Amino acid sequence: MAKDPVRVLVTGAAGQIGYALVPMIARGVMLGPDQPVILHMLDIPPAAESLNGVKMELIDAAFPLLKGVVATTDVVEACTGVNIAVMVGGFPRKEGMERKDVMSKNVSIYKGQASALEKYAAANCKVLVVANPANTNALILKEFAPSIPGKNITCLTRLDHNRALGQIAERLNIQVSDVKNVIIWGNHSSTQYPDVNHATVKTPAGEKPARELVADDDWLKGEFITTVQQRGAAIIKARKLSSALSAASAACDHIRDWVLGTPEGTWVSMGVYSDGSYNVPAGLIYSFPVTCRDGEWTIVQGLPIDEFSRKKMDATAEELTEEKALAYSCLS
Ligand SMILES: NC(=O)C1=CN([C@@H]2O[C@H](COP(=O)(O)OP(=O)(O)OC[C@H]3O[C@@H](n4cnc5c(N)ncnc54)[C@H](O)[C@@H]3O)[C@@H](O)[C@H]2O)C=CC1
Ligand SMILES: O=C([O-])CC(=O)C(=O)O
Repeated sequence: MAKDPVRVLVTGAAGQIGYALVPMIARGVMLGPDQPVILHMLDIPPAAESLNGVKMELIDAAFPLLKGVVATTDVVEACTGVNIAVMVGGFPRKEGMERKDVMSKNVSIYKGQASALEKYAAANCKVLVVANPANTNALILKEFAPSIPGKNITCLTRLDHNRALGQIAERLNIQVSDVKNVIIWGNHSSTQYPDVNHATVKTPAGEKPARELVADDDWLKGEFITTVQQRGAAIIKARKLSSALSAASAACDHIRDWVLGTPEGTWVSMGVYSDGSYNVPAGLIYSFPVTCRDGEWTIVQGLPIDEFSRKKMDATAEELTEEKALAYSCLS
């Protein structure tokens, strides 16, 4: 029997990530090849004409899974009945800026849209915040939408996770699909901690620790970490625009694994509210290793944390605590 369509909201849909993301959703990349979707696309009035152009192209692409398109500048219409909300709307940083430099413009958007989601989205709507500063926008959304279960509000660090997989694969000259279980801890910012201590690589002789195969601790503790931390800035420098296709792809990975589950033996990184696991201050939206099953994420427990990792995990938590205070000062 055909499945009922799932309503997926993309805010900022006329922007560059939106333009890469909506065709992926309509093709089944996010929710699977047998899951019909209805796309809800929100943008602001100055982008209305462009948003309508995206709608025209979606019609022209004749996607078999796409059962409807709502393109609107009305936040209530956009949020009504949505099962999944991918929050991309906001302003991207430009060369030379840190992601928190767009804080004052973006957090107020998230405060406002929290209420609309709370009132009009489907019960149990899953929310993914992509717009920067992603963790803090998600935190604000969570705090101003108290009736949405905290577990349903997440932010995107899967792009960083995928970047870390990509760097290991490039270094070892192997397929990225043979690398797994890197971790991004903390903030989607330059203080994030990409951790390979538990990552493994599939080899003809079985799974081996990535650290052992790379066999270069200086690189793993130095250039590897800074490359992943700074990758967003490197893309902006090269493209004069921030990452879009990789961000859209990572957003699909995040939702797909959350809804359909992570493969056995594999974890992924998601920005989720901290319950105090790994001594991360409770209540922050912090990136952890998670497994997903039956539409729920669970933080992977019990991983040994060495002193090097501890310091980096604490530093990024501290930045998130500061960002939270800054966000509230922007809102007042
Ligand atoms: N978490 C992550 O891994 C990543 C996050 N980002 C962030 O994603 C966001 C979007 O990036 P791009 O698509 O490149 O930017 P963009 O500027 O191309 O598109 C953003 C869109 O949001 C719209 N918008 C602004 N205010 C809005 C509101 N109140 N409601 C609905 N829409 C609104 C704009 O009109 C624009 O169409 C930025 O904040 C960027 O920094 C980008 C890459 C990766
Ligand atoms: O770096 C930026 O501003 C855009 C972004 O979040 C990323 O590419 O990771």
